Amino acid sequence: MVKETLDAPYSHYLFDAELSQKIDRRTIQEMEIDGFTLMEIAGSSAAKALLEDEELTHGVYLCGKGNNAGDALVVGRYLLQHHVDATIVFLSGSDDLSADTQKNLELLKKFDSDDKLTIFEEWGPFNPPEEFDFIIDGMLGTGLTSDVRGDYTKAVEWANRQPQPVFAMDIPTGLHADSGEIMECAIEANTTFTFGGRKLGLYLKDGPEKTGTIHYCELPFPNRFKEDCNTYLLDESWIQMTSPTPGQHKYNSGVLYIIAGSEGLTGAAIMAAKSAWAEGLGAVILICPRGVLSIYEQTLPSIIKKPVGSRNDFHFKDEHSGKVLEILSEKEGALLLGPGLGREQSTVQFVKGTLSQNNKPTVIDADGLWCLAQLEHLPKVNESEWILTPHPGELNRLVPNSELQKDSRLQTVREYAQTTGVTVLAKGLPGIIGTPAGKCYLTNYNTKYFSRAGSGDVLAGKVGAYLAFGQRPDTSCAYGLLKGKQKLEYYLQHHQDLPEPSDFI
Ligand SMILES: NC(=O)C1=CN([C@@H]2O[C@H](COP(=O)(O)OP(=O)(O)OC[C@H]3O[C@@H](n4cnc5c(N)ncnc54)[C@H](OP(=O)(O)O)[C@@H]3O)[C@@H](O)[C@H]2O)[C@@H](O)CC1
Ligand SMILES: Nc1ncnc2c1ncn2[C@@H]1O[C@H](COP(=O)(O)OP(=O)(O)O)[C@@H](O)[C@H]1O
Ligand SMILES: [K+]
Repeated sequence: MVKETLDAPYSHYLFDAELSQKIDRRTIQEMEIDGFTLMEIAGSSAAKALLEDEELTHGVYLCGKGNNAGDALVVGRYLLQHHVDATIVFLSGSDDLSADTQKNLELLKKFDSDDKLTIFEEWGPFNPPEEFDFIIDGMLGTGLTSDVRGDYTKAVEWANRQPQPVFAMDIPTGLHADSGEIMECAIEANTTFTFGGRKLGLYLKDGPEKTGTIHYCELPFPNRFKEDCNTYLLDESWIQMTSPTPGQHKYNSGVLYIIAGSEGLTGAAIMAAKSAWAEGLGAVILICPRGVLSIYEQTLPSIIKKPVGSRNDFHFKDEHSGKVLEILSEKEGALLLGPGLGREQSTVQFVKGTLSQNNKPTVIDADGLWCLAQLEHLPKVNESEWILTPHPGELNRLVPNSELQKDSRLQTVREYAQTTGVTVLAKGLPGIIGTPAGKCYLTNYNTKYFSRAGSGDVLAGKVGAYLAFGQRPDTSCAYGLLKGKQKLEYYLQHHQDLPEPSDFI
């Protein structure tokens, strides 16, 4: 299998407001492409997409006073040329518009030769046209700095009550471009046209529920200005998942060791082992306490089992470390540790003892993470590559610094991965991969389908499998997530009911 790197295309870079504004500014100053031209390209590409997809006759344009309104006015001008009438409301009047927006208002008026344009200077007197078929949200974009206030709130609430589709310029008004937080209230868009770079807030927290379909419109920003970006959107449009090629022998076709399971929790080990095996590995070797071996003998015929301890051992204990390390040293490969290990004190010591002498690329999940959280330091051999796969509760337990926890999950993941030198796959909505180099990758689909117990074990098995094939930690995480997404989509296409975790194997 070829080792892949996670190099996102520029279309999948995620910008916060500051970076967006910085790139705008540099393009204007250093490239001498003025703001008016950028606005023209932004608005005209949104208008072109609207004209291609929709039959439109009359739009209501809700406009603030900044450049976001300018984008809306450019759309209005192009649509006017295609006989689409416009009713425009300026929520802060039109006396104090930004320079480029002002210029676009004058231009729009000049294009209106047959009185198809109606303008309201404030919300109070606004009277919606008897018939209109869409709303354009040009109230607030990356310039939103505080809770939505005054008439903007009324306009947002009105728009959200209308049955007509709402098309948002850059970001739905009220959604914070950095955090995806709703600032008091927010537009519920059917489509969001995002300009020059996708805004982070579209994909975080409340973002996915407010944006509708996201349409990225390119602006002439030089690629080198985008290099400060360190957050990217993961999707299959740019990640080619290479299929494994069978090796000469089972032990050079990828070997994954799994340390998992204890009495009452053998299901987690079974799910993880089956999931890893389904990826086509040469061998999956499940190391288990001897007391639970008989369960695996019956359920996992394709998996090699290596029991440790006595028949009376139903969970891993401190004294099992030596034997386990001996087994791990037999073959090259990767390790998955954690699903269903249980939380006995002796298991915590076992985890510490085993990991502190293990050099294999390793995925640590579930109870393995619980054990790590009991220890003062990560028992990690310096050069070894680790992936931790915490859900939000496990992430909070792992990050003892309460200041960090209060920050956004994205920031927590980034800082934790950077300071500890491990790759983090933080589960939740969105799923976030954080790398030791400080890069983060966000999922772009509804991860709620994976919330039933067991899908975490399936995911850990897949990530472990790709690590065992020799992929880099970040790529292994991306493949594991997207493999689950592929399985989910297939399931939803062929069934009416909700999938079970085993459907993702
Ligand atoms: N060349 C470029 O830069 C390009 C930019 N482009 C576009 O410009 C957008 C950014 O434009 P922008 O910076 O003018 O900010 P924008 O979002 O229109 O709003 C700022 C105004 O809102 C006000 N305001 C703030 N918070 C508020 C609140 N809570 N409630 C009410 N009002 C509030 C604030 O008023 P203030 O509080 O300062 O008096 C200020 O006047 C960007 O998203 C993209 O669409 C594209 O055309 C590509 C080229
Ligand atoms: N393919 C996937 N893509 C995105 N997220 C996933 C995927 N598979 C699992 N998840 C995430 O993993 C979570 C389940 O893991 P977890 O909470 O540890 O449960 P368990 O270990 O009981 O299965 C889901 O809520 C979801 O956030
Ligand atoms: K907007």
